[in-house]
Amino acid sequence: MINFNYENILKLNEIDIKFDYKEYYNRFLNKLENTVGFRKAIFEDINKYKIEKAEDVVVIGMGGSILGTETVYYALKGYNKLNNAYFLDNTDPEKIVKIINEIKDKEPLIYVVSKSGNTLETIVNYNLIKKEVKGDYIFITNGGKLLEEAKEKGYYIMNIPENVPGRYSIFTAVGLAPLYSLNVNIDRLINGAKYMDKIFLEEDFYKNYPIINAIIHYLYEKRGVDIAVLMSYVESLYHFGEWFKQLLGESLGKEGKGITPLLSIGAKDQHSLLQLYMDGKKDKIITFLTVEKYRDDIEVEYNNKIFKLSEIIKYEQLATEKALTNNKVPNVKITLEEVKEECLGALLYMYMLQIGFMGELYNINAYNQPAVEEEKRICLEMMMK
Ligand SMILES: O=P(O)(O)OC[C@H]1O[C@](O)(CO)[C@@H](O)[C@@H]1O
Repeated sequence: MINFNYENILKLNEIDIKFDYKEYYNRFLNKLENTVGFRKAIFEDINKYKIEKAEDVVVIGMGGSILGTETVYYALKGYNKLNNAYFLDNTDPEKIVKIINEIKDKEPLIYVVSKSGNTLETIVNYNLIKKEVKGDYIFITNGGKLLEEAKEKGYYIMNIPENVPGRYSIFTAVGLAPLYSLNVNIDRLINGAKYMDKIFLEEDFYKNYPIINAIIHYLYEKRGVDIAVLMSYVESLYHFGEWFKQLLGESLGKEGKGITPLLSIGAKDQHSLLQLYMDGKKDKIITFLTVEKYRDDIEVEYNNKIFKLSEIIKYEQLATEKALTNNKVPNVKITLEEVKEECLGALLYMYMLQIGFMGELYNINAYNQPAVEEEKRICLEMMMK
C-alpha cells in the first residue's frame, strides 16, 4: 500500500540513527492515549459522518478545517466518480466571486467548517454564500459566532473532538462528512490510516515509518538541515503538499525552532529548483513522493525508442535521487501503490504521527499555534476602526 525508503540516508552515513527513542515514543503513545485525540479518532464508528450525498457540495473553511478535504478530493478527482466540490478557503475576491457565479443557480449542500467558529475568512465566506446561494447547511463547529448562528437557524451541527487540533482533524467530521457527501469511500480512507497505525506500533523503529522519518528529519535539523522539501512526482498530490505545509509549519514552528516546509513538483522543478537543491546551501532534506502505478499512461517515442510516460517520469525521479545522493543531499522516498483512498489515508496519518512525534523530540507542543493570534488581533483592529 505504501512504502518508505531511507536507504540513501544510510548510504550517506552522516547521522547516527541508533538514537534511543523509546522514552519519547512511550511519552507520545501516552499522549495519544490520554490527551491528544487524533489517533483515537481513526477507531471511531464513522457511520455517523455519512449524512447525505449531494451533486454539488460547497465547503467553507480555512487551514486544518479544509486542507485535508481538498487533499483527498483533488487527489481522486477525475479517476473516482466524485460529486462537484467548491472550496471557499480564501478571501481573494476574484476566486470567491467566480465560485458564487458558478453555484448561484444550483442548490448545493453547504458545509461550514470551523473549530473555533470565529475565523474571519470562514465567517465572511459564509455570510456571502448565505446571501447569494440557496442550499442546505451542515455546520461542523465547536463554538464562537458560527455555532451561535447554526443554533439560531436550527441547522444540523456536528462537533470536533476538543483534543483534535484542526490540522490533525481530517479523520473526524471535519474531513469525513464532506468527503462522504462528495462520494469518497471514507471507509477505505480510514482503513489506510489503520494500516499505518499498525506500522506505528512496530517496536523495531527501523520499520516504523513515521518514527524513523521523524528521527531522520530531527537529526538532520540538528546539523542545520532545516528545510524539508516535499517533492511529488504525482501532480494530483499537490494539495497534499499544501496540507503538509500547515502541519509542519504550525506544529513545530515555535519557540525559535522549526523546519521550513517547501513543496516541489517533479519532474517540473528539476528545471527550476534542482540547481538550488543540488548545489546551493546544504540546508535541505528531500522527500520524494511517488507511485508504483499511475492511473493513466501513454506510449511515446524518444530517440527511436518507445517508452511509457510513466517510465520516463520514474527515470527522472530516480536520476534526481541518485544525483542528489552523489552530492550529499539527504533524501528519502515514499511510494504509494497508487493514488487511491487507502494510500491517501495511510499517507496523511503517517505524517500526523511523524510530526506529533517530532514535537516530543523537540519537547514542544505540536498542537497549538499561539503566534498566529497577533495577526488576527491587528487585522481586526484595522477593520473595525
Ligand atoms: O477551524 P478554525 O477554528 O476556523 O481555524 C482554521 C485554521 O486557523 C488556524 O487557527 C490558524 O489561524 C489554524 O490552526 C486552523 O486550522
